[in-house]
Amino acid sequence: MNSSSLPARPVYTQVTHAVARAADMATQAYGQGTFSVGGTLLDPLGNELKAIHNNVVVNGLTHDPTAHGERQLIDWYYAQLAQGITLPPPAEMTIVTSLDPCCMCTGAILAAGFKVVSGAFDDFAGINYNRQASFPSLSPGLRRQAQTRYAYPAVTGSARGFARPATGTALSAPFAAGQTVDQADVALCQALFQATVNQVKNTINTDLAADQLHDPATLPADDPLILALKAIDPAALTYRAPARGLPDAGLAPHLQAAARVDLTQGGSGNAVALLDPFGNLLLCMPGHEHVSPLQTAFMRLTRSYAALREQLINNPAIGAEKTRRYLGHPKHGTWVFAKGPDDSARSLMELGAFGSTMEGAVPSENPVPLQYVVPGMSPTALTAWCQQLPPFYSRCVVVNPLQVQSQALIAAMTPTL
Ligand SMILES: O=c1cc[nH]c(=O)[nH]1
Repeated sequence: MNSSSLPARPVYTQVTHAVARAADMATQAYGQGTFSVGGTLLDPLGNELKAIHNNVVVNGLTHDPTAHGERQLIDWYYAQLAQGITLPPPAEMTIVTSLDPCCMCTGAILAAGFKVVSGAFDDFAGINYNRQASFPSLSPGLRRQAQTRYAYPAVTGSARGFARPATGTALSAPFAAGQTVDQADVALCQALFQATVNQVKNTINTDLAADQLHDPATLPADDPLILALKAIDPAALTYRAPARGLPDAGLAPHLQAAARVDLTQGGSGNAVALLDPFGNLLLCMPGHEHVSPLQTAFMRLTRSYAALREQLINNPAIGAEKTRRYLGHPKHGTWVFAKGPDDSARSLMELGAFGSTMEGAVPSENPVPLQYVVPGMSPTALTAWCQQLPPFYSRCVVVNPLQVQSQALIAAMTPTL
């Protein structure tokens, strides 16, 4: 099958129409009560292959903290390839998004190699938060790549605040017929997002504080919550760190086993574990990168844990109260990477996805929620990089991965990575 066999869809050769389409998807997101962001994926002729909106929130619950429009479009693209559908290479595909991509989506876009056209700016979490297309959050290599892939088309109109000159790379195919955006289209993208973002955050901010959580290891082995957890990872609750946020060498066999699987599934041998505030191992996972560069261990783990909580909350035999009490919000937990971030697009995506998963500031009594065993880059350079991320990540969440304290865990993992 090739792209011409897909069902007939609209064709966009004027960028303002494509931005209007992204705004239309953002409007649908608004109706769903999720972050009002949408986008469309176009082939080199402007054929719409897929339009989608943010799906972080479904029925008032966090459904998938990584379900941003752009990330979903890229996963959709790779899912088509996995089904044998032939599509143009990523370098020829354009994502038109209602809002400037966040760090997670930028990492995904650059890892895959798509082109992007942005409607509204996002001064808090957008990769172009300074509006100058200078991308201070990116390493020199990624910055050069973004400067050839990210377009912020000129916006025409008289209203103050929306008209703007073109910045970023010049628009290329498929927008031969119109390269400026009407201010009404950008105004809709921006107003929809800004007017609703805090309301959406408040909707999902209903989790318990850490001191209200109960230890899942005290539940009987045949409790449905435990069975659901172990159905995802049979090793769940078989390891307990000696103290909150302080994993020791007992975690090594779990990370090593997952890292070995990661290698056979297209990854570089990374793995990630999630510990709860009692120190219990909840889940440990490899990536699935032979399907898509987006399916790293961290991306899979954060999505799996969110899906588990949603499924249990919606299960009348378990429900919201019990789920929230025994399987707390991941901001109370500790994420342990076998290998720490390096300066790749995938690492940017994961740091961004961590920020999206936290949904806001991490509680101060959980000072090191993000840890790694073996460094992927110099710890000083990593901290400096994180301080350059857009304000949401550097000042609100304060993304700052640190190496685990246990020398025994480091010694156990280092020879295997
Ligand atoms: O879907 C979304 C939400 C926020 N930021 C994005 O880039 N996409």
